[in-house]
Parts: sequence; C-alpha cells; structure tokens
Amino acid sequence: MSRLVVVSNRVADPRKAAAAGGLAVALGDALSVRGGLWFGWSGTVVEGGTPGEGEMHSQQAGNVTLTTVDLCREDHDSYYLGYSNGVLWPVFHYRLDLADFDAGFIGGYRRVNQMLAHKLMPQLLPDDIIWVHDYHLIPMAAELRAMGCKNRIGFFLHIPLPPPLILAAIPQHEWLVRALFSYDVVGFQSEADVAHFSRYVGQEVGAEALDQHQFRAFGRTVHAQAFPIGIDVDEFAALTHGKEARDMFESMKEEYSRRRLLLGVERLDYSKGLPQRLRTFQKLLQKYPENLNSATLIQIASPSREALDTYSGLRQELESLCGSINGDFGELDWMPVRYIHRNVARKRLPGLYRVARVALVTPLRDGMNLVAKEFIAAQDPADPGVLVLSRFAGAAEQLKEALLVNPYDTDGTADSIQRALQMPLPERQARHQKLLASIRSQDVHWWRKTFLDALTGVDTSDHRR
Ligand SMILES: O=P(O)(O)OC[C@H]1O[C@H](O[C@H]2O[C@H](CO)[C@@H](O)[C@H](O)[C@H]2O)[C@H](O)[C@@H](O)[C@@H]1O
Ligand SMILES: O=c1ccn([C@@H]2O[C@H](COP(=O)(O)OP(=O)(O)O)[C@@H](O)[C@H]2O)c(=O)[nH]1
Repeated sequence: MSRLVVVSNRVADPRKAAAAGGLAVALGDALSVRGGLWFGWSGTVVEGGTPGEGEMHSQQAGNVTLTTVDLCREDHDSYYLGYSNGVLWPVFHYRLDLADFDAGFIGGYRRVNQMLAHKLMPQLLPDDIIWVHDYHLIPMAAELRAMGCKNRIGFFLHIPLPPPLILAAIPQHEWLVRALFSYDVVGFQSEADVAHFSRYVGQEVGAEALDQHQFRAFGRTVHAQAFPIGIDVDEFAALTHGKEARDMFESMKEEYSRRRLLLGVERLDYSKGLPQRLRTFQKLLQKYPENLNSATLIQIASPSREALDTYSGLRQELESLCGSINGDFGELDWMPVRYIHRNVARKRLPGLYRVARVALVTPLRDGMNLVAKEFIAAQDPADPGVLVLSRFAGAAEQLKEALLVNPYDTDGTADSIQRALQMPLPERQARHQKLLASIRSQDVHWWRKTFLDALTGVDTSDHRR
C-alpha cells in the first residue's frame, strides 16, 4: 500500500487528546489507522524570524511521523490570521461584512504555501498519496506541481464553499479556483458545496462538466465530490464509558435530574451563531415561563483566534448577553446561563452530552459540525436527548431526524427548543435510532476510505505528462 502523506495547517499527536477543532480530531483518527506522514505548521510563532523561513521538526508518534515547521511572526500574521482567517474564513462562511481584504495578506499566504511545499517535496516518495486539507493550503498542489511533483494529490475543504457571486468577492478568486485544478480530487463536506463549485466553474471559468463529478478547465480535469466527514462512533461511545466522562456525568446528573439541561459546545466563532442562540434562549424563557427556575443553558465557548478583532468583539458581546439574561431571569438558587470560556477536554465532553436533554447546534454556517455527531454517539439509547440542529450546518444534509431550525428565526427556534424539551420518550428514541444509524454508516473510517478510494481510482494522466 502506498504511504499516506497528510498536509494540514494544524498537526496534533494522534495519541494525545486533540485540541478543540474537528479537523485535528478527524485527521488523527484517519492517520493512526493507516500510518504515514503528517506535515504542517508546528503551532510555534517565532518573534523576529525571517519571512519564508522556518525551522523543521520531526518526531515519531506510533506509526505516524509528525513533521512540522515553525512560522515567523510576519508569516503567521499574514498567512494564518490575515488571508486564511481574515479573508477566506469569513467569505467562505458567507460573511463578506467581516472580511478584511488587506492587499498585504496574499503575499504571506503564497509565501508560506511555497515554503511548506519546498520543505515537503524532498520528503516525498514517488508513490506517496498526498492528502491536503483546508483553506489555508489551497495552492499547495500548484506549488508542488511547479517543482515537478507527479504524485496523486487530493484536497478536502472542511469549511463551506459559498455561492459563486460570494466567492467572486475575493480579489484572487480565479487564482484560488485555478489552484484547485492542480489536484486530482477535490472533496467537499456537502452536496450544497459541490453545487456551488459546479456553478462557479461553469459560470466564471467556462469549465466543461464531463460527468457528475469530472470538471475540465485550465487544461486539466478535476474530480469534485461530497465526502461528509464523520466521527469514530465506537471510539466516542467508549470515551462515554471512560472515567473522565463518567465523573462528569455523575457530578452533573443529580442537579439536572431536577432541572433541564440545554448544552452548546463550540469554539468561540461568529460562524457558530452564539449571540443568536442566547437571544433564542432568552425568548424561550419569556415565551414559555414554565422553564424559569428549571431550564439551564451550559455554553462552552472555547477560545479561538483571539488576535483577530472580530473574535474579541464577539467575546464581549456574548459576555454581555449572558450577564443580562442571568440578571433579568436568575434567582438566588438558579442561574439560567452557565458560560465557560475555556476548552473542555474532549474526554470529559461525552459525560456532559449524556446529561443534556437538548443539544443546541445552531451555527449560521458550518462546514460539517462534529459536535452534533458526538452528541448523538454519547446518548443513552433508552433515554436519549434531542438534537436541535441548524439547517445551515453541513451535518443537516445527513441528520434529518434532528429538529432542524433556522438560527436567524429566534421565535421559531425557541418553539423548536420547547418541542425538544417536551418530546415524548418514544419519539426521542425513534429519532435517536435513525440518527445513530446515519452517523454509523458514514463515520470517519468511511470518510477516509471513500476519499482515498476516489483519489487512487481517478485518471491522473494530466499530472503525469
Ligand atoms: O485551527 P483553528 O484556527 O484553531 O480552528 C479549528 C478548526 O476549525 C475548522 O474546522 C472545520 O472542520 C471540521 C471537521 O471537518 C468541521 O466539522 C467544521 O465544520 C469546520 O469548521 C477549520 O476548518 C479547521 O481547519 C481548523 O483547524
Ligand atoms: O471545549 C471544547 C470544544 C470543542 N471540542 C472539540 O472540538 C471539535 C469541534 O469540531 P466541530 O467540527 O464541531 O467544529 P470546528 O471547531 O472544527 O469548527 C469537536 O471534536 C469537539 O469535541 C473540545 O474538545 N473541547
């Protein structure tokens, strides 16, 4: 079997609990099954280093070699904070209003992609299969091809692809899409993303659709398809019975047998719809007063990208909303919102998921959202909680038996939460059974296998010439 080389901005030791963020968790799972090389940024920022240069480190983690590169401050700020998270992240999540189209960022984005490609190229073996991940690294294949790389290279976009006219707001949109044609396979999270890609390449660059998945433009053919990412259901169910999760469950169970727990878990990111969720919870308390002194929202919002103003501003907005809801509705012995601005270890989360009556997964836009799938995996099938899920999360294409909501509709979402809180046991069980079957049939192993099967199966003659 060919060696698998995974390239992603974040690299994490698969043997240790991964940092918050679904990508690191899923790639750790994918690589530890097959072994190989995981290559990317070390997470270290060197003050005063030289742009385009970075020290490389290598270590062995079981059957996976982790090779990482440091970034100097200037590269980190223009590549990661600037272009990746100041331009691509907001625009790909449909937030043109939050994008910062500073012309200086693109230079750093190209420079870091070039540097990473130069450091990776000498490590490659002729029949390695290369799998590049996410918006930070779109030009990686083009850079490798420019150095003569003829390997099979696939790309998976973990975040949504917006409709053509939104994508076209990025000054370098055509360059980015041209770069995608240096890959053999381009994977998306949902059918909606594939439809946007198909419309973009048809309208903006005159691509020819050879069949449902094959698009030809710039003298190259690319295979584009949806491969919705999943979780390792058995691993997560096992975590649910582990010590950390059981301790969490026991400590919360008593209090929440008297009260009803609603739960939100995510990075503190504007794509996750947190202010809208708090306003919806406020509406629930106003409209359905039987929830006073009872319904409690635990909101875990783990710190993310705090150097960006959009993120620090969001934190302030959220803290002020939590304070005003607790001030208006709280009692001496009950606070409606428990807000935690820290990362909670992944091993402890299943215990929390299992105590919750309702999970609120209500992003305004999300590539997939693995928390929705983890919540389902952690439930007791005999007495499961209810998933309230935004129709704008990639996961909504698969999880039809959740209560699907429009997070912009505060009233309608409050009604759905009330319905979830009152849902009879047989309906909860029936919905959970179908949701569990869905996350089992398309789990993280299915995701890895279907993507890699597509990548090893496509005709790569364009790149071998
Ligand atoms: O690396 P960070 O800047 O700290 O951000 C964490 C990760 O966030 C994004 O995750 C996405 O991938 C998930 C798994 O496919 C998906 O479920 C979720 O909807 C996406 O938002 C980002 O795409 C990753 O690159 C980041 O590492
Ligand atoms: O305090 C936290 C918050 C989140 N997570 C994990 O981070 C991942 C979040 O992935 P998701 O796809 O939901 O969103 P992303 O952050 O990647 O956009 C999930 O595995 C969560 O269990 C965690 O371990 N601790």
